[in-house]
Amino acid sequence: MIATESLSKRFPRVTALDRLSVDIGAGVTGLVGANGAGKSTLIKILLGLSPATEGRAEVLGLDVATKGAAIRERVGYMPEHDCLPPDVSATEFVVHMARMSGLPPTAARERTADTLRHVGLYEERYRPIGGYSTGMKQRVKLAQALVHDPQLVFLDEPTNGLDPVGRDEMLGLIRRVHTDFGISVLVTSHLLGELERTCDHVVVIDGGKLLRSSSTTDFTQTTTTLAIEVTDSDGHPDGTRAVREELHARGVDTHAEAGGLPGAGHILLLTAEGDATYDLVRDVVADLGLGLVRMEQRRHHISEVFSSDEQRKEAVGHGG
Ligand SMILES: Nc1ncnc2c1ncn2[C@@H]1O[C@H](COP(=O)(O)OP(=O)(O)OP(=O)(O)O)[C@@H](O)[C@H]1O
Repeated sequence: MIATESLSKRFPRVTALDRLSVDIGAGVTGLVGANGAGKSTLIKILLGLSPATEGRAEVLGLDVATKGAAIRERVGYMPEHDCLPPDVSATEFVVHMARMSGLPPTAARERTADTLRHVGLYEERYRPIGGYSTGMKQRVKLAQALVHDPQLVFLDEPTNGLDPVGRDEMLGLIRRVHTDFGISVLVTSHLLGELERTCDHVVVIDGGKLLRSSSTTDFTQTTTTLAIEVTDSDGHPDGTRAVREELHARGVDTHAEAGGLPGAGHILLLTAEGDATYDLVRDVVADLGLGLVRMEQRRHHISEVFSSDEQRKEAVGHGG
């Protein structure tokens, strides 16, 4: 769907993109980076709206340097900032955008009704946009990006300014843009956690450079940390402690899982060193006459990709 090769964009004082080479396939892809990482700059280059300083890029097989208009016919774009006229209704605005992208009047009206229904704005479609909440405005922006039935949409920080419920609704809508309409999505966010749930693939950029590009499942692959939880018994009223002491006596150290959740202290974490560790835990629990409630490998979170760098860590959770 998208391919860039050593793509750079230099402004007089800052290099926004630095020799970025990445391939993005069909599906829902997250583009993650702290504020200023170069996400919006990349989208503008991919739409043919801003020339690259160096390197090349293709979208749907079309060169961004020469085929910008053809790309914009096939690609929808939801910009980051508020760009909606307050005194027209969602219907008027989205019909206008549909007409701008070449749809005849009847088709424009029909597609507008369909997309406004999809984004959950059907009831309010004749009200002026000026009276809409932030979440409703974001959904109008999403509708205008979808109205001409593009093959691909670029969504720039679609969850910006939304409360947690609004974020979840928007992420659900984005997922359905792909599952219901078969439209591929490139969605940017500075919040790593939300892309973990929504995207098939995640591209991480920092300072205009590619940090990582892989499927979401690779990001969340298993770690070597083993979590175990055991029952108590009459002989061992604190089964967790008994297991901990017995494992220690056999040369394996554990620590209790920290966290405010009830029962978190009953989960022991240890480093697994192959099947031998599993066998040892099973034997210890059996020898003590306890029940094994769980024994599982922990998984990574996407946010751990950033955990080595304080500056990036700060970006997690900030508005952009
Ligand atoms: N027109 C411009 N002129 C000069 N510098 C620019 C211009 N556009 C972007 N930049 C700079 O390029 C860098 C990347 O900006 P960009 O907007 O692409 O980041 P971003 O990842 O989208 O972050 P945000 O979510 O905050 O917009 C920033 O340092 C920004 O200040």
